[in-house]
Amino acid sequence: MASTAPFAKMNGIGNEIIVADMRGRADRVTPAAALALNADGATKFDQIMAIHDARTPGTAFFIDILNSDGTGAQACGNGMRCVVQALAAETGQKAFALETVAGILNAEEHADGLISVDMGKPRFGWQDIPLAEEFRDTRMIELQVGPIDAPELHSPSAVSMGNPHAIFWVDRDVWSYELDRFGPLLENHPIFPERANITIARVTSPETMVIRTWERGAGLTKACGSAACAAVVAAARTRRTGRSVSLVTPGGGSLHVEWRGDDHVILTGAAEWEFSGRFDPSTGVWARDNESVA
Ligand SMILES: N[C@@H](CCC[C@H](N)C(=O)O)C(=O)O
Repeated sequence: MASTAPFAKMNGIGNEIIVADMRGRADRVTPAAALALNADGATKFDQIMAIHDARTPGTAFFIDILNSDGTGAQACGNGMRCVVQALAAETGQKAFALETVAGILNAEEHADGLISVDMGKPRFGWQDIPLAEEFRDTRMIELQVGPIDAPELHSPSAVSMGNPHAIFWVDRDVWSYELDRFGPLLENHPIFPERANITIARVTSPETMVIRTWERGAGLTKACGSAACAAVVAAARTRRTGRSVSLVTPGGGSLHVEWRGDDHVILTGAAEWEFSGRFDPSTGVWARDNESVA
């Protein structure tokens, strides 16, 4: 049995996150451990954010991201806020440069407790998202769900925020769509060779939007930060909104996204600590603090 590592169960406006402290050790959280933690109601999560020692000078830590199905992810905006809150509480420092497989992100905790993460620059090229076939204009790609002459959902925008996203624009209440049924089909559609996060978005004004997301590797979630960023960028690109938008997410929380003039996308929102414990990164066996790991 590997030695145990500390973790914190947290959430980013309802997005269920485990922040695992893997600093000072060479092993990784295994897919088997992720599946075991997700199978337990107390530690059920959408993403694990595993904090490792820095790999690159100028960065504080390397963050490995796992979805609840044990697969890796390149970006997780809500999880990054949880990481920043945990590190700020531990160190008193407010700003961090954190590396992921997708690159280096800067993040900071503000005086009001909200946390902003610079999610980097969006990418729109079909090979960057990636899509399986050439689309010269990814503001609207050919993809639909439902009858050919009366599709339920159609013509999504596609965006990479480091991870792949498709955003379907709807006029009705986002809760009136069977995203639990369409989500898995769309996530695994052959047009997305690396699968995709699937969002339905209803623009309610040039500064406001409501979204629901089926996350790649995690399913329906109460919030998805990178999807919020992808939705705002895609909405601004298609002239549905401006570049500074507040979003309501399924958990009832709100996020703010600004697509700055320098092309960087800034995600701002809250993060919340729930409880702490220790776990075995190879098996997922865990215990709360003050209990012993079996
Ligand atoms: N919840 C996240 C996104 C997590 C990654 C996603 N499921 C993927 O596989 O790309 C967020 O807040 O961004």
